Amino acid sequence: MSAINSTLYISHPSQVLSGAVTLPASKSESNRALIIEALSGAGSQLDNLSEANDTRVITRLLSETANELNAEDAGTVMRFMTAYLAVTGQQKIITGTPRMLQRPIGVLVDALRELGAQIDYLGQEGYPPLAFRGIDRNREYPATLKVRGDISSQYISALLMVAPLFPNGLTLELTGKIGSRPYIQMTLALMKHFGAEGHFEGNIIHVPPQTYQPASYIIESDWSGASYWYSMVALAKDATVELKGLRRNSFQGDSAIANIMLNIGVQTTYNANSVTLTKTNKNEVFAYDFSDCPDLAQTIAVVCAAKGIAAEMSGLESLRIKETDRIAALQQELRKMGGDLEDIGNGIFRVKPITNFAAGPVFDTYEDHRMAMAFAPLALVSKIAIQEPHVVRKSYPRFWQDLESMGFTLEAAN
Ligand SMILES: O=C(O)C1=C[C@@H](OP(=O)(O)O)[C@@H](O)[C@H](O)C1
Ligand SMILES: C=C(OP(=O)(O)O)C(=O)O
Repeated sequence: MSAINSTLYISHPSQVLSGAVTLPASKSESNRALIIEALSGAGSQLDNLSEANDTRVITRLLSETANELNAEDAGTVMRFMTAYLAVTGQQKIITGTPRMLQRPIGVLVDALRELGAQIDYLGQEGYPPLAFRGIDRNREYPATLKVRGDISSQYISALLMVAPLFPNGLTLELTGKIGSRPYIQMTLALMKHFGAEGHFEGNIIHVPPQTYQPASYIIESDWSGASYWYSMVALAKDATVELKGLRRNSFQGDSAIANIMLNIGVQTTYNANSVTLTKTNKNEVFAYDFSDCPDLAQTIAVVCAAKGIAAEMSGLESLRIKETDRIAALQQELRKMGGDLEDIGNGIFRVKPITNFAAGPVFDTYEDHRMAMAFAPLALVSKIAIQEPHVVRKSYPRFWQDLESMGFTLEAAN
């Protein structure tokens, strides 16, 4: 199986899962390690870099000689490269897919301009594509830079990684609600690993001037990718699945999936360098704030609908500006099976449980890897189809092969 622009029909004859999966490495960790390595100017030993397209793209762009760089649909690449190009004083253009040109970047550009970078918008103000025209290194910059924390943490991570290079370092004051906080902490943890320490207290982050030191680092497997396996275990008749390369003390906020899934009927056992998932009892209701782990929201919405759990989900504000408007996409696709994500006000959504599965649903994926992977586990409940299955390449290119190895039947049709 593998055809671009196809429909993938998926079923699982026994509905029993047993075996081990080697997950892809985290693209978030990989892309930070690669930017820090490039800023350090010295070769670090990075092991288990992700095969995700987002990591392939940043690897390519960091050594690209052409004037125009294409970040494709990778948010981290667009945001991290923007800070990198600005601070290294390069004269380049960065662009992306049509969707990327709708994902805001003004908060980051404003901050970099205050730091002396000359950046022009080539299209709509506040959005890519961007043109970099160098940096005024002698410019005095504010002792404290105010940065909104409620749109994307990637702006903050991007600024933090370049912060040690400034003569006085950087102090960021985060304003508004801080979303995706564990990703900021991951950035600081990796910076520290490579010899540059920052301090995060309340809403203030201070990074003194420092020099990155080369170091070796083994990228952890991707907990966001693990979440789909948790869903599959929750929906299977019986299951024992080992996920390799995951750590109990992870830098990834999406490791919260282990606790969340206790509500949905999945038990996690931590081994030396893997976790084993087995089935346990589920709760009938639960509520969770996804502000720290927005990438898990689709996984949870779909599995709860399928398991008849009326979960209350909050902290989903950032979902509308990701690879697609994920709220609208979830509502549209859940309705195909008699489910829904109901807006009950104040940013809270309730999953409407599915009572009778509509037969043979065909799910659209909106150029969003997480739509494909969040709905795929439903193949354990009924035969389903996923449109444009190649979207998984953004973070988990071997996803469909891994499903096949776990007994799923996949048939591609054009
Ligand atoms: O820094 C990162 O690696 C990421 C941060 C999050 O984005 P936001 O900060 O925009 O929520 C997350 O959704 C994305 O997949 C990866
Ligand atoms: C939102 C995501 O990625 P990014 O913002 O880096 O494109 C994601 O992987 O779910």
